[in-house]
Amino acid sequence: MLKIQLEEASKRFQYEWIFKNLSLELSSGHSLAVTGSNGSGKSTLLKCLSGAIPISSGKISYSIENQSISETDWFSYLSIAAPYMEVPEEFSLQELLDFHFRFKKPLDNINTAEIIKVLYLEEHSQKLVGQFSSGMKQRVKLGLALFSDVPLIFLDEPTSNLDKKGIAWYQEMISQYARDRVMVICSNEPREYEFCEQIIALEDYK
Ligand SMILES: Nc1ncnc2c1ncn2[C@@H]1O[C@H](COP(=O)(O)OP(=O)(O)OP(=O)(O)O)[C@@H](O)[C@H]1O
Repeated sequence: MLKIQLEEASKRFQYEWIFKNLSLELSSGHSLAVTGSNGSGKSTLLKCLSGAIPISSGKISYSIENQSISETDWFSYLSIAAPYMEVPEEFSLQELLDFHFRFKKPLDNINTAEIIKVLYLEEHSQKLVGQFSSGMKQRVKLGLALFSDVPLIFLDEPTSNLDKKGIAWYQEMISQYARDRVMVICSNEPREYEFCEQIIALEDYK
């Protein structure tokens, strides 16, 4: 079981505190929603949690079966879908999936043809990702994250650019693929995080 612990974690940029004294624990099968207005620090917290940027004080630790995981290895336990993360646009969808899953193992029993079908992009598998619509790209990002065989998934604004059908698809994906994992959702849209048991508002940590 994966466990992530935050002990009085705080982050500031120059003199601006983004969050202060945030303590919480996450473990497999439990999900966290991080809410807050624009600029409140949701994406910054997600970057700190993933080890992409350091916190200013306090502690974040990962452990699996009570064995501590070095911060330099955190990346191998997680996947992220976020608006600020680009997908390589010069690949076709098929090439992108083949490339991605050379580095991150796909979930058991699923191959790229099946993933393309679940993403409802069968007609577009040979098209360059750079020519995809924003909603198609968003489904690809979510698919890359959710179909990677990792115990920790970070989703930042997961239904941005998705239409009604895409939103229903996201909710179905969550019901099938979030179980047994740690999910962290940064969002202000209840439809994106209503399955989460823990909800924090970043405004409470200023
Ligand atoms: N590298 C940086 N250097 C200085 N300030 C930064 C940096 N990155 C983010 N900030 C500041 O941190 C604050 C939080 O930004 P962040 O992107 O985390 O907010 P957010 O809650 O994700 O916003 P949104 O809902 O608009 O996506 C903002 O004031 C932003 O300007």
